[in-house]
Amino acid sequence: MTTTRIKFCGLTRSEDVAEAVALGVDCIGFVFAKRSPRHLTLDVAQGLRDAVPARVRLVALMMDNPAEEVAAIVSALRPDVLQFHGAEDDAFCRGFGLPYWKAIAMGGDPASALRTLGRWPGADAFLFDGHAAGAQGGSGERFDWTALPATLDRPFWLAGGLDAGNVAQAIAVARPAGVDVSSGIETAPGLKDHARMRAFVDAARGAG
Ligand SMILES: O=C(O)c1ccccc1N[C@@H]1O[C@H](COP(=O)(O)O)[C@@H](O)[C@H]1O
Repeated sequence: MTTTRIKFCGLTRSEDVAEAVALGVDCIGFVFAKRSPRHLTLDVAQGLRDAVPARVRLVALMMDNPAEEVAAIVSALRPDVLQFHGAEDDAFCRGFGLPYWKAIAMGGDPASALRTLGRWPGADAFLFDGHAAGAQGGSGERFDWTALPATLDRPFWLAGGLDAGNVAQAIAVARPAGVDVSSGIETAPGLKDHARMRAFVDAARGAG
């Protein structure tokens, strides 16, 4: 059985990073999207970064950030992966010497969203999220998981409205390489709830 990887995104507090690490999640995401309530300054992110061990991949989430800002974050924070949620093209995403994941907004018209995947030949993986194109992620919106293709030439992450109550079904339907959650493990944007974090990990691990 393949184990589905788990990413917790939008962490803003050291106690939440410590709990995510203790739970053994595979990836932790820091948000640098300017308009997000989970947005971190580089100073705060650097403080949190020290608590992330090498076995946990640190993902830096961008949304149309200028190239010089992405470069400064890469240089100071040393993330393992960049995750792009805006209108960034393949050349931009490749430009920082790191693997990248491209987020695809599946909330409006999933079929036309899937037709765009060829625009990012350099992406290591795709991240299918539940919001509509042009809208901000981290909004807890689900999409129709059955709209995803049975096979894809790259791994993909499933995101958007996941929580402990639906993640097992999501894994069973979509068979993603990993699941990514933010609001489903929170009490308020950026404030993670440790019981919800544990319940999510238990449910995802129980599913495979
Ligand atoms: O988390 C945010 O605030 C955010 C802002 C801008 C783009 C993406 C964002 N989050 C990503 O969206 C997924 C799904 O979130 P949710 O579980 O539906 O709340 C999240 O895992 C982040 O990768």
